[in-house]
Amino acid sequence: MSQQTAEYQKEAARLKHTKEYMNILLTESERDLQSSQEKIRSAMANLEYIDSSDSYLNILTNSRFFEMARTQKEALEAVMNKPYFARIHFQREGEPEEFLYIGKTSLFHRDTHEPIIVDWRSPVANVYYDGRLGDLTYQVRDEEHSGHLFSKRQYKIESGELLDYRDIDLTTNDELLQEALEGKADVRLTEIVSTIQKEQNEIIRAHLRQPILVQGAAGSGKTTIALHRISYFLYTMGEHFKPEQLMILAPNKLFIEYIGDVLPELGVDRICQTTYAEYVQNAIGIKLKLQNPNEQLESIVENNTDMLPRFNIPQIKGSLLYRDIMDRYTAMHEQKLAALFEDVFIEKYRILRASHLKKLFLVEFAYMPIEKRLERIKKVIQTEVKRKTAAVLNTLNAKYEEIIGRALNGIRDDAKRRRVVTKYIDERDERIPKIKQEVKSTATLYMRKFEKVKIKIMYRELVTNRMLLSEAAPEWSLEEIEMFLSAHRKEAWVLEDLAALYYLHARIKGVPDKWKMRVIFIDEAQDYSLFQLAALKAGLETDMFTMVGDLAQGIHSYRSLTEWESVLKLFPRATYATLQKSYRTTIEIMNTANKILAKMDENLPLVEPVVRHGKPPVFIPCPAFDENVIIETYRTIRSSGHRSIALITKTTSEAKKFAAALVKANIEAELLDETAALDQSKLLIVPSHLAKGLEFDAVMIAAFDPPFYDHPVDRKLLYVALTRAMHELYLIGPNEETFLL
Ligand SMILES: Nc1ncnc2c1ncn2[C@@H]1O[C@H](COP(=O)(O)OP(=O)(O)OP(=O)(O)O)[C@@H](O)[C@H]1O
Repeated sequence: MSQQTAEYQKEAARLKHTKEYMNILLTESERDLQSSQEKIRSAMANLEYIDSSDSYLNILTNSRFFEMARTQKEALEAVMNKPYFARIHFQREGEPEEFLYIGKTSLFHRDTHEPIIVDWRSPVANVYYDGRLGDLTYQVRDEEHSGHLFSKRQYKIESGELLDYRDIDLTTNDELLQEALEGKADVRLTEIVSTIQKEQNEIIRAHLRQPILVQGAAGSGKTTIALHRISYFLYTMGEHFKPEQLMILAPNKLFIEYIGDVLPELGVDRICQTTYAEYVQNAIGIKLKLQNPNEQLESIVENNTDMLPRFNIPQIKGSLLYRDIMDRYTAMHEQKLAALFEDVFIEKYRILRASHLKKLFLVEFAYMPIEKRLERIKKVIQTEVKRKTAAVLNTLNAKYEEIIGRALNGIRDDAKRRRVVTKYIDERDERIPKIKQEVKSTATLYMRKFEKVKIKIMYRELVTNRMLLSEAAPEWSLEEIEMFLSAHRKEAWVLEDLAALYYLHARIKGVPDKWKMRVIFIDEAQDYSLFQLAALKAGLETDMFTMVGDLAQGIHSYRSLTEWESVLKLFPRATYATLQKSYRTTIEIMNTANKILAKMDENLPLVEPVVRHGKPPVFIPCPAFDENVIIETYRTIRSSGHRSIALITKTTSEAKKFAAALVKANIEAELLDETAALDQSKLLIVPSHLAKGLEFDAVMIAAFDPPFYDHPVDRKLLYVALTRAMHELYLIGPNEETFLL
């Protein structure tokens, strides 16, 4: 766009005007920040005087101002360099035409209340993502509004300067997207607010109070969308949910680091970002030394066998049958406790019947976790004791009054009368204070026999005790029970135990408030077992889950999901959506990856790459591992200007071996493990299972012995590896069959 045109000048002026206004606000918020800080300081100084309530109030009010000013300042600073990225020329029905500028946060003119920038998450901005030009409708709080969209325009603004703008329709939309995809070269995920596609937008904005499950091809933007949905969620539902109540579950720490920068850029902070294992251990307050969950995968991969035993313990532990077993075990525990209820007495007066308490425990309070029910029952007893104590004491006092009175009047003999009366008085004076003392601890003493359990011990008992196990798992044969017991003879904890531990904890103790997240986002959902999801849903008592995944990348299928139907059954309210387009890879790379996809048993449709061509994948023959071949390829890639470059291996042991050899040859290489930092100046070496979710400009896949075998796990590992590349792909191995081609 020529910078001389009148239209360009107009846009440049508009940007200048926006920035000037933002600067005024920025100066103001800086001033507010300073003044509230000073006020807090002086109020603090006054705190020592006797009546400080005014000072407290002062501090409170000013800290609120301080927070507001700070939020405003930070928001302004964050978008100063790029206040908006698009504009719509729009007319709401019955209203004048307007030009709305869309950016990452909104900005209104304080006096006129005119929008200067409209937030990308606002209802009207949906028109930008969703609407073709012309007449259209859009939703505002479930109400349909109509309007007319005249044009959409996108801006290229860098460091606060307008570089270019472009009016968009369907064809230019593709161009813009392509530019965005070509330009990207970072090892980290970035926000894509300006190029979100229609089908992605639908998922980001889908019913926020309902679960959604997305099957999306590799590179279709699942992770990106999940993060944008979080941002949209907080924007739209921020009144009802605090960020702390939202949780995103990622497959590993490396991945959390990978997504780490995007959330703040999307205006989201303080949300809980964690892994399933870490979350569960925090929520139930148990630290476990877990066996590396990838060990089993590695052994399948290295031994060229994906023959799973018929009685496959990891799979069983992830099934809803295992949940049923935990339910039965909980019920056994519940019955054991129920049998302990006895009548409650104050001295010899019965104030509560065992049957009543038992009914509270088993029926009325059944909706609560078991130990919470016991706490409530203790309260019931306390209340009842309090209520009945006076009555008991009154009855006793009256009784003594009566017998003493009878003695006084009825016994003629002076000495005898005195003796009897004194005896009754003494008895009363001893008995009544004793009761008063006793009632203070009636409830506590009564509850003493209902011991609190330790979940870890309780679970361990189940998996090692033949009798308990037979009772809780009647569907297992004797042989199966023995297999299960023998697998647990040695105390070792695996990822698959966590769902059961969490579930038991939830049913017996309840999830503590701090860990009771209300909205859950799960990436790589295909790596979860059904029980993992069911346990979370039960423990958190919510179904507000956003789950995104890809069955074609389900490399943990020996212990996790292989289809989505069961998940949809578990979440009956869920919307199901699919994403078929890949935004990451070039057509050439995707064509190769699609060949592997076509071999899979899942019958997933082939992935459609967005129209972006690149260099075809290169096969480099190499009979056995030779660092020189890798180094040479690496140097060629580097010299062509690519920034993030990875060497992906089939197994961890190979990754280690290659890394050692390359480092020895003075190559700046880094072996990625779960805790590594992604440094794109180095050659990143990563085993395929860990590469899941990540992406790189260029990828070399090296495999020698073992090659990738034509069986389910290997096909998926290879598919994952192939789909990590954005621009270039190199296959290094003895022959093409090594890569199933
Ligand atoms: N609408 C879009 N505009 C620009 N870039 C996009 C868009 N959608 C996705 N991308 C880019 O495509 C790449 C893949 O996205 P993402 O990692 O979210 O996909 P994914 O479905 O989670 O992939 P995988 O299943 O392989 O983990 C990222 O670089 C992302 O920035």
